[in-house]
Amino acid sequence: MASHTGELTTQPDPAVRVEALHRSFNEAGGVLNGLDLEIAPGEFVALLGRSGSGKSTLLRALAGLDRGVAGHGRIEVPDKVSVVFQDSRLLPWKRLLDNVTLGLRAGDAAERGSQALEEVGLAGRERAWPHELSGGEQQRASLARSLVRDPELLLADEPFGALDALTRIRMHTLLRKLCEVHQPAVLLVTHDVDEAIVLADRVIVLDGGVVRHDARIDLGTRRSQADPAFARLRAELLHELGVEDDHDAAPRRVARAAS
Ligand SMILES: Nc1ncnc2c1ncn2[C@@H]1O[C@H](COP(=O)(O)OP(=O)(O)OP(=O)(O)O)[C@@H](O)[C@H]1O
Repeated sequence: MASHTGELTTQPDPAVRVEALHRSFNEAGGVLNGLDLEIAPGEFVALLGRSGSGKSTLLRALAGLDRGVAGHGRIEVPDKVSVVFQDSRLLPWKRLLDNVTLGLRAGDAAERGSQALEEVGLAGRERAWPHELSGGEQQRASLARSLVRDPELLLADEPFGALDALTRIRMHTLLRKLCEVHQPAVLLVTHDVDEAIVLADRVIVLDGGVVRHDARIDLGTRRSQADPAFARLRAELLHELGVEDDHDAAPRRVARAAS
């Protein structure tokens, strides 16, 4: 386990441990204000919060991508961490297989890269250029690039935010399948409450620079938005985010008009 406070420790459990984390970008105040968080190995956690609440700041801190940002606190993450962003960040001058295996030094890198492409439904596209892929295909390639490293922790910052609704649903199915196979701990930043409920084992809400709400999702594997428990959880989370749920307002109006 690597510690971004400078030390290296060996601690198999939990996968992520954050203690009293502070981060600030200016004198005006902190973005993260003493945040504590643990994520178990293989646990899928969705991170919600209002715009500007510090979700990406937390994710970047866990990824070790915030050197130079003022702050203190303790972060422990596994050695193998992969990050997926909203844009695929494929290098346009490299073919798909070279993008997926970039930086992999193993002798069987090409074989593993092809296998990862197959897993995300891009079998046979090894020699394609990134610009030849659709947005959804590029995000699948980006998932293949992270999974080929067999991460113990997958950090995803709105990975499906730029995709159309149908492609998002397909990507949800794919990500769930990949997580079942590879079992990384996952921290998924999303604005989409339904996406959080569909995918995660647990949802946390960031507010005021700390975890303000922490809810386990016990809806089984087949999650339907039609399930009343799904709707209750959605309303609870939207309330935490300061938004009232009018999801079934229209049917209620119809029912009242008919009575
Ligand atoms: N590099 C930076 N320099 C200065 N301020 C920053 C920087 N990165 C983030 N901030 C500020 O920190 C706060 C939290 O930003 P962050 O991107 O973590 O929020 P977020 O919850 O991910 O927001 P969103 O949901 O809108 O993406 C914001 O007020 C933002 O302006």
